[in-house]
Amino acid sequence: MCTAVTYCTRDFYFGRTLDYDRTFGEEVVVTPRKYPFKFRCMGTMETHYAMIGMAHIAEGYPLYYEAVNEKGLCMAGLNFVGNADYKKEMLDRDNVAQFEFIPWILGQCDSAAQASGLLERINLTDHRFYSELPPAQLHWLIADRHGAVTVEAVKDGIRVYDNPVGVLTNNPPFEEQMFQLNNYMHLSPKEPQNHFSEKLSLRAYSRGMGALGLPGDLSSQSRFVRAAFTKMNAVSGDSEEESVSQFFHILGAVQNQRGCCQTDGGRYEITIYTSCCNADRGIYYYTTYENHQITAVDMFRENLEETQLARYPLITGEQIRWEN
Ligand SMILES: C[C@H](CCC(=O)NCCS(=O)(=O)O)[C@H]1CC[C@H]2[C@@H]3[C@H](O)C[C@@H]4C[C@H](O)CC[C@]4(C)[C@H]3C[C@H](O)[C@]12C
Repeated sequence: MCTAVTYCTRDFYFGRTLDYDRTFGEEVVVTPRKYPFKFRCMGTMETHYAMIGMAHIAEGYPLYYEAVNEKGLCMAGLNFVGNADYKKEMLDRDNVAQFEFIPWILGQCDSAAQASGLLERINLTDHRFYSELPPAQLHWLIADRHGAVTVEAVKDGIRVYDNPVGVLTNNPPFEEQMFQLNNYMHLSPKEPQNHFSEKLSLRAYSRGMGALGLPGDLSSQSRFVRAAFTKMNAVSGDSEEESVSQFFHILGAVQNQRGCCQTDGGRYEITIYTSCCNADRGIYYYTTYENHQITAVDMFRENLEETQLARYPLITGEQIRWEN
């Protein structure tokens, strides 16, 4: 399970939880403007916008899970197993392999609106990065401070949905996830009133009862509703520290604790990492399952006119500050 959210205070923030039962060996990667992105069908992008995000590097190529570019455009891929459908190459289309999608969009678009334009002629192909690496079955959240869209490549073709809530999880398809919010429109951060019956003297005996019924389990649909409720009602100051702190609290609502979600072979799905990008300042913050201290990498501290990737291995051990 994974959850991606957007959050806007003075700056625009974007991030995700990456929930899985194993890692692919990811690290924080800055791709500078002159790193040559070689596409399977679209030639080589010799210069492009710089980007920072989480990626697995294979044969020197950054396979991004999520990233933000220097213009503040953000994009994340989340599991969409059983629904994602990639095609063979098509004539008159921009044929982009699933693993090239993030560089393709972030390399050349400065806004979600511009990305939507490119999506009109895209075909996501089923090329493998190498033969033992099948394409990840994903759908994507693309966002900037003005709005967000969800992109789903399904049997019928590419679907692009306006995403007014700025949240994405996994299955079912996005339209169904959104529809489910109708079932929760009575939830509120305020104390509830008795609408049940005037003949009964019901009372709110605890704080937080306005959101009674908010689903608490780890299923994708439940995390969607919980992340949406938390994000839409989140209040924070607008300084960098207050915003980043609040962002991690929003994603704190959908963390996966080891032991609560068992997968095949007796393994457990956990929140391997949680990320938060300040899209305006090109800063990538993260925590890991065992490292609650926020670690940061600033894209603009790198030489972005370079051709080489800058790589930052994750700091994964718990950092405890002793007070005595
Ligand atoms: C497993 C990750 C998604 C996590 C997620 O959504 N979990 C939900 C679990 S569930 O369905 O709800 O059960 C996805 C997100 C990005 C994916 C990676 C990126 O797409 C980059 C490459 C793409 C290659 O084709 C496959 C390896 C890979 C390195 C992918 C491995 C894996 O599929 C990742 C890491």
